[in-house]
Amino acid sequence: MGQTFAEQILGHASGRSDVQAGDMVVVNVDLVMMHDSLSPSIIETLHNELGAERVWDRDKVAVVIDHVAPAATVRQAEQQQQVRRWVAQQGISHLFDVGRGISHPVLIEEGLVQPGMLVIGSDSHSTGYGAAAAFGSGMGTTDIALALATGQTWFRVPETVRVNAVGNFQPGVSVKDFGLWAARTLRADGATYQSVEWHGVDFLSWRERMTLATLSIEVGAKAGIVAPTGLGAEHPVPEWLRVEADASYSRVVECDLSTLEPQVSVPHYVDNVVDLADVGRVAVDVVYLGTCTNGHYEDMAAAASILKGRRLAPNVRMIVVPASSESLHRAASDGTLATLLAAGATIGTPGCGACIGRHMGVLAPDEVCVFTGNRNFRGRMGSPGANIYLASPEVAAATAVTGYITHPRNVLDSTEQAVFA
Ligand SMILES: CC(C)[C@H](C(=O)O)[C@@H](O)C(=O)O
Ligand code: SF4
Repeated sequence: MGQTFAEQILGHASGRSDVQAGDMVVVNVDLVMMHDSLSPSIIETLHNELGAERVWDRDKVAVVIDHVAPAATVRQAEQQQQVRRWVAQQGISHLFDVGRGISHPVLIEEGLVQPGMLVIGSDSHSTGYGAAAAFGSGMGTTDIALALATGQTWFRVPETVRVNAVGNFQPGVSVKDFGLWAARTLRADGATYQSVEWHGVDFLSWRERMTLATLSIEVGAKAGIVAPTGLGAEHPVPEWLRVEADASYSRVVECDLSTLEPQVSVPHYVDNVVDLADVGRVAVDVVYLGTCTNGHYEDMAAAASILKGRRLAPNVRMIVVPASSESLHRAASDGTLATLLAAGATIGTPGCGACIGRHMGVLAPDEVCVFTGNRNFRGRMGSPGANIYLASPEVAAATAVTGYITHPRNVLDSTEQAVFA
């Protein structure tokens, strides 16, 4: 019988070629990611509870300071200082410090994550490594510490939900709308402890694929793997990783991208998704473009294509936090950043920004935010009284121009305001 991507990758990592969903496997991990938010407790567990002196392989550990970067409090600054000292003491090869960006895109940019790898991270959005066709999974402090000590972890091989796309997007509609459509269709528990396989998006860059891979955890998935076709020479696909026609899936859903309308996730649950046309007139205070889901170069460029020659509506703040320094650099080099700044947006240090409400743009009670991220839970970005709507970068930019949640088409079709084009 054919295997899913999850079965192939966990089979490869366990040295058994024949694994099927439901099997228990002990696997060798290719990379362990840890970030500033959980590193202090992971280090403590590794040394004081497990009694390990050193990490098992200093070349297979990546430490990223991304969640509150730069530090916003003295306590965070001290913790980050301790993490840096620990990295030096352990001789760990890969430290990505303040400003380099969010761990998920950064480790792919650095070439550390490649198709077919098994990567675990101290972060639920570690499913994002599936953008490069790796099995990425988030784990808690103890599991990460155990993997650091031994280089191994264990899984029950997950079943797989297959999401197929056919066709291509209409103008103003993009991969975020597809991802939100999947959350709407599968619901928040629709893939609990399963792997989601995404097919039919070969025309997307790996950064665009990360939108789907990171949203996979929002339907409960253990991993979210985008089919590796079309990844390009930087991401060679091992010959054993392939789409097997007779693989067995727990569910298959299909989306016709050519008829997809912009999707919006309304407060306070990610799977509370409606067509933009059904949102009504929602006035917005803050437009926030960033995160591992939609803070990449492509996302800034998509927003810039709508903001070009236009200005933010009065009383709207637009905060852009690039997902990585590489995305920021590209946006700075080709005029994307200049367009965003000319429109009135401001730019933050690459990293997680206000995504978890710790710094760089937290929301006040009653504020309404259109957010390109992946979670709109009550209190996620600051005050529990704020309302967060998840949408694409295109919808975010169109909203920034009009001041209320807007279909990108309505701004693109109008010459109003586009006087400096
Ligand atoms: C802080 C971190 C552990 C958390 C996660 O696990 O995902 C964060 O990245 C998030 O997006 O909520
Ligand atoms: S950008 Fe947001 S969702 Fe992504 S890892 Fe950071 S806090 Fe988590």
